[in-house]
Amino acid sequence: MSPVPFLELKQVTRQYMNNLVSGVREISVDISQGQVIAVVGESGSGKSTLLKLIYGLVSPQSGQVLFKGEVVMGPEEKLIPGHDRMKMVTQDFDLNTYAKVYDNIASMLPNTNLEKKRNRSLAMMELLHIGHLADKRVADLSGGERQRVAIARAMITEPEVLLMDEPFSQLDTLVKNILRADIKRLAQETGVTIILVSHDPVDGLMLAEQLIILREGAVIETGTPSNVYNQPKHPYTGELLGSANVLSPGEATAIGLKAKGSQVLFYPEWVSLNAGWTNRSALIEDVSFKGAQEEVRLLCNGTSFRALCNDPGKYQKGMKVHFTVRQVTEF
Ligand SMILES: Nc1ncnc2c1ncn2[C@@H]1O[C@H](COP(=O)(O)OP(=O)(O)OP(=O)(O)O)[C@@H](O)[C@H]1O
Repeated sequence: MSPVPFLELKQVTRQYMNNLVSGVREISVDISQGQVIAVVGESGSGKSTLLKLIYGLVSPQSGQVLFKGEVVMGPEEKLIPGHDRMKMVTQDFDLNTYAKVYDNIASMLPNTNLEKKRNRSLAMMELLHIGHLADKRVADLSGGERQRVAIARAMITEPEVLLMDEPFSQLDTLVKNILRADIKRLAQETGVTIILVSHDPVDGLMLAEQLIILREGAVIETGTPSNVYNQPKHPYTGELLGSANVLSPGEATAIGLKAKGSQVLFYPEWVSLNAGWTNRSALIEDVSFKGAQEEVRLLCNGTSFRALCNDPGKYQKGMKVHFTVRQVTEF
């Protein structure tokens, strides 16, 4: 007999109106224990709905969500909606803003053993680097600090699954990078399964062991970040994750690529400029500075595409360059 999957969605549909692009439809995915899973998709693709279905805040109209083989109960079947072995951190954090950080976290534990309650609360604050904020009121914290308090408050009850809705949406890049690393460490140190949703694909690529790509309420693909990125099964995935060039067969042929399928995809970093012998040349239409790299927009026989260049300053608008495309994916 095969083992029972940790978390399983079987053909789950939840639509809010008789409108095909609201909610999610026929979602089937398996989630393994102890992993970080990122659900990535544009605004309105159904990410929050998917989290709510897993947690039991909304019920599927058809299909099933199974946690360790048992159906997750919906809000109609539970006095306090939400699965007992899961916790969800939403974008509004759900904190008592006038209480101290320590009290927000410790209040989640019973008073049966006060010493244990104190020790566990302090340890959890240390794990999330907020020990020094224990006596501050939540109202006086920054967005990043509040996010950490919300995670600590959820984690103190030792859930098996931590669901996070856009955990980085209100943070600047520096704070975001530190919190990303901390979330990864949290999963490794505690063994909790983390499912987070983000509209920023970089979060998923950097953090997750499994990516789930949602589009218009449907899962279009899932897999490890490197597999999904390097061998996308859908052109949309390449556009979402890496601003891929997606060309029609005619456009591909115009720049010297062989096209057998109906679409040809290649990432800007798969294009090499002036490297090795090639008879293909293109006109540089524009150059955008990106820090360590520059994005170069090229035009060849009427087809426009983008390349990444690792030597900022080397190319200027109006120059002609030779190019090669190292790799393509066809659909
Ligand atoms: N309670 C609701 N009633 C009606 N429509 C809803 C409801 N909740 C979500 N929707 C619709 O379902 C679709 C998916 O919404 P959802 O919030 O799950 O997407 P999302 O990917 O999380 O979006 P965002 O990134 O903007 O938060 C949207 O078109 C949304 O308007």
